[in-house]
Amino acid sequence: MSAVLEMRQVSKTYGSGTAAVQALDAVDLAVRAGELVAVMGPSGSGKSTLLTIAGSLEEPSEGEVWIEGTALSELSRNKRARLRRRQIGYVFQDFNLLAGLTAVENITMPLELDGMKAKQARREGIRALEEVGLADRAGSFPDELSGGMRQRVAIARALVGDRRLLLADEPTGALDSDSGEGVMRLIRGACRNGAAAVLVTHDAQLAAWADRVVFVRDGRVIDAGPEPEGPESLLSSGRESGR
Ligand SMILES: Nc1ncnc2c1ncn2[C@@H]1O[C@H](COP(=O)(O)OP(=O)(O)OP(=O)(O)O)[C@@H](O)[C@H]1O
Repeated sequence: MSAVLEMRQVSKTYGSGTAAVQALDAVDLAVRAGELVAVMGPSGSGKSTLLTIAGSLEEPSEGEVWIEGTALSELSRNKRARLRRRQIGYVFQDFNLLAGLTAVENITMPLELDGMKAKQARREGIRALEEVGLADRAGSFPDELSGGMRQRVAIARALVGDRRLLLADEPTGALDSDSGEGVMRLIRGACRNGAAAVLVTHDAQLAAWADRVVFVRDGRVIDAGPEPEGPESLLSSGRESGR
């Protein structure tokens, strides 16, 4: 299976009986290495649900999700948590940086949780900050950084350790358009380095950065855009050495 993310016949129902809400209805989606897919649709159509299920933050009611060929339903809770930490990077609108930790500590915490030695984690953290142009702010706390900088730290955290799948939910929501463009450039750069990315957005200008736009309505994918060409064309732009 060449897709980094594959969702097949994924449905999600919240609640039960008369209160049941079907947030997703038999969604199929595959995203390959190097590909950036934008997900658009009206409010309440299921975009965020799709993203949280893709990221194994929630379980589908039906259907299956594979990350790099591994079926999530076959993993224990612990193995799923490890896969989340190692393979998936999340960038959400509200940054989710921990206020009591510096920029670099925010980035290294998941690595250390995963057993990496503090020194190596710091090296990786600084490298991730270099990639987003913030190495000189490694020791700053979130409230000492601008909104755009905080979002760049969140992206560095999402990319550290060579994550394979990047999931972004309105990642530029609170930013001015220059900072927003910068964030998109970073996400695009991650794809050039071989990551697969899914971006939920209401903004057609941001969606224009994507290789493919998937439209969701009432929990269904109504237009998945043209399938990309063979994997060779995607991989030819693939992972640069040394990353
Ligand atoms: N935890 C939950 N419990 C109950 N219903 C939920 C839950 N999460 C989402 N829903 C419902 O599922 C549907 C899809 O929600 P979702 O947040 O995925 O839509 P969305 O397209 O991301 O919306 P928006 O663009 O407004 O963020 C909505 O009807 C929502 O009210």
